[in-house]
Amino acid sequence: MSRIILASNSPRRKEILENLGLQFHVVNSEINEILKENIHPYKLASNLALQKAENVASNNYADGLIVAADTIVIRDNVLGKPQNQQDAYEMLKKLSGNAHEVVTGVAIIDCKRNKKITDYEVTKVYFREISDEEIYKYIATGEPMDKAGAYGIQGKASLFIKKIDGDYFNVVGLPIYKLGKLMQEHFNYNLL
Ligand SMILES: Cc1cn([C@H]2C[C@H](O)[C@@H](COP(=O)(O)OP(=O)(O)OP(=O)(O)O)O2)c(=O)[nH]c1=O
Repeated sequence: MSRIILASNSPRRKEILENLGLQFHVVNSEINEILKENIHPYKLASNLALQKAENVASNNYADGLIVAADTIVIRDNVLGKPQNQQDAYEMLKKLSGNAHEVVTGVAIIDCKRNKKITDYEVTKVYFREISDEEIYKYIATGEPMDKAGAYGIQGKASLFIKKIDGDYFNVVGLPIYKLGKLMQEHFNYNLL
């Protein structure tokens, strides 16, 4: 069986895969994430995931099956990770009282066969209205700073989220249902 390599620095993605009881390696991907505005955001997330997978694949993992992902938030425009606290404030202000989409692009590369697959998953997330006071308090926890859209559904931002429509794990950074399906259909690899 091929070796699974998670091309990611995200502790959340690692944890989601670990929940399956899988054996896998983690290798950091080093790409410069540029959120281009001139391509469709779904395509952008898939492209960024592919860049991460390709970056790790260039290390010559003979029989590696490389998995990478990229998560962005879409509310009018694309929201990545906040650059600073002011940026986080503006993102959370935009999300307050509104619905938005969380898109995670996924890429898988089978190094042996040089086969590459990309896909994405979309989850709709509904925020209640959040007061400025709550936004400042939330930013002060430090939770928003390493997360797309400046929030973590799995953390304190759970207090702001009324409901979601779609895969919860997709919001946290890895659409595990979609990944399992792609692995089975394209690489004959059963994650169970
Ligand atoms: C919306 C949302 C995002 N996130 C996280 C998932 C991703 O880790 C991060 C988006 O940044 P990404 O660039 O997708 O990932 P990353 O830089 O953390 O890790 P790597 O590129 O090495 O794989 O935001 C949450 O943890 N919870 C949430 O609710």
